[in-house]
Amino acid sequence: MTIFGKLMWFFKEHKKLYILGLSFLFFTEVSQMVSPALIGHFTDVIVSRQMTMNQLFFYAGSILFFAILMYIFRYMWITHIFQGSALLEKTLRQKLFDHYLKMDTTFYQRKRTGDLMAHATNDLSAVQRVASGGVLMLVDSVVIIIFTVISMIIVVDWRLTLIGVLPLPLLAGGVWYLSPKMRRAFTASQEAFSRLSNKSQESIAGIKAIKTLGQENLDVDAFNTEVQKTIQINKKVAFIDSLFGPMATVVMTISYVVMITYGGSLVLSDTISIGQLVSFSTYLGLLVWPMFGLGQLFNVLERGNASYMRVQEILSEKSAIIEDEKGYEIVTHGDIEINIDQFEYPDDAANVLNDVSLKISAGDTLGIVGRVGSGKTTLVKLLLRQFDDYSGKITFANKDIKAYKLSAYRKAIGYVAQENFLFSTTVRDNIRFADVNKTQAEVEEAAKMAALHEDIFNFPEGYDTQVGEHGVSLSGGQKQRLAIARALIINPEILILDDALSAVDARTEKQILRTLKETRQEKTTIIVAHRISSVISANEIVVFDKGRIVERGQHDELVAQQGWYAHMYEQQQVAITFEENLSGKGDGDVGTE
Ligand SMILES: Nc1ncnc2c1ncn2[C@@H]1O[C@H](COP(=O)(O)OP(=O)(O)OP(=O)(O)O)[C@@H](O)[C@H]1O
Repeated sequence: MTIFGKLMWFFKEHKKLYILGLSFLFFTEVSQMVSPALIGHFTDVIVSRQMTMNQLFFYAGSILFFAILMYIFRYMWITHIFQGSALLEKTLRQKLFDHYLKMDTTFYQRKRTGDLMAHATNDLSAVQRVASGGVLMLVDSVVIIIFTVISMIIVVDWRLTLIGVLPLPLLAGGVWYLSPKMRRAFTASQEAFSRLSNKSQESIAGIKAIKTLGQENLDVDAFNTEVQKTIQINKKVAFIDSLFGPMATVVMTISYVVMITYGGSLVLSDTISIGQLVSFSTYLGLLVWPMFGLGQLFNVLERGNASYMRVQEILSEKSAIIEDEKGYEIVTHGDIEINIDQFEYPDDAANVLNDVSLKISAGDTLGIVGRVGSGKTTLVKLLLRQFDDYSGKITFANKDIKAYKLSAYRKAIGYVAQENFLFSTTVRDNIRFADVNKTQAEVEEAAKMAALHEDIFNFPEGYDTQVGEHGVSLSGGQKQRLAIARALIINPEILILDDALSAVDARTEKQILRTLKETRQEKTTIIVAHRISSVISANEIVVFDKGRIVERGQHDELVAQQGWYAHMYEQQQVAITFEENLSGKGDGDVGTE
């Protein structure tokens, strides 16, 4: 199916706009056809040397009048087409953006950011060009050709017309030959652009690592290699692209040669007048743009088609997380029960979680500890519904978490990771990101709970300080506390801190944990940590090893078990005592409160 066929749903949706546009095109062409005929008559009258002043003004006035009329109609036709293409771009852009937001984590693991950006920029522009320039070139060219050829036959001579337009199929043949080459070159160019975007994106994101490891020169070399490859590929695109224009010129020149020789002989044999030959020449001139148009058209269509296919491919991908449209809208207060028999990541067949059974009563705090890579974060991801494909069941307030509407369920959770993304806006708006209606007092309250208020006070513009990519640099601990404030401000039913205190010092950690205990007595809190001090006062602590719970109980019970937990606790105590002796402070005490 051609790209126009693929976009038919859109043209049908906006048929009024296009019908109106086509009507303007019809009137444009009618007005355009009159002038060459008038010029022909005018020439004949001049040649006969019987021109009166009145006739002169009549011809000049009429030609001017039809030219103005044609410009008005053409303006209306073009604005309608461009309005349509802007609508198409908007529709596709919204669809793609909505789709990106709906997709699950594995989608973003599989796709490169540069590719996703290229779909949203280059590809959408190429499709938009089909609905603007493409439609314009096709309809305009075809209609002009039909109107011009008919006018040539009526006003001049059918034989001259037939011979004059005979070279034109040569153009179609040339375009047919070049188009597949153009498509292949353009696809390669898009891929090269994606690779270049990915390289730039990775270098910018990893600039600190590149600098600290002294790899600037190597990275510049790698970038230059990509640039060179992209230039080579784009040169090929430009080479094929530039063949289209001259080809149209050559074909038109052949038509003019035919017109001069055959048309001249018709004038000499008195079959047509000089005026008619002049009209014919003007009509032939009108065919130059449609020939160029058609030459360019295939090019635009090829690009548009390749881009549309790529966008459709992305849009057709289904998220592994399916929103239950009829799911529960309100998340109530209740216990969490986790019974996972088995879970493995979609792209990795090794089992990550096995036989994980847990019950967290409403208002309790669960601590999760364990070796690196033992499955702690994976369990959190299942709770957050980033993956739905596990055997077993997780319930919240006695309902399967998959039975809630995703948006409602996620609103009930405040999640803070070890590394958190800050948006390029003020501290205030970052804290109230989940609910922009929160007041300054509420923002401050959340910041105080996260032990961040004093830090913000010392920022250059307090809560108005810009953070994120274009703002001040926050320390790792400040970022973590800002993310904690962002989660606390919505007072979530479930708060999950996933190694979210790793960058704050022991005294601040203690302060935050105390506040959480005081303010979240009715709400559930899950703390994943490497530091035992973070989970010490939890109602239950579980120890993960190779995706299984290997120890569970309260702090004292676990210490008494003399297993991995007790061993870690001892080690961390020794480290803290050592640090205290070095600094002469007593902040690091991790004793139970
Ligand atoms: N998206 C993923 N796809 C495939 N495998 C993954 C993915 N995320 C994690 N894993 C693997 O799952 C296992 C458990 O990882 P997980 O992040 O849950 O560990 P963790 O206990 O939270 O570790 P850490 O303490 O380092 O945060 C690891 O072997 C990890 O390599």
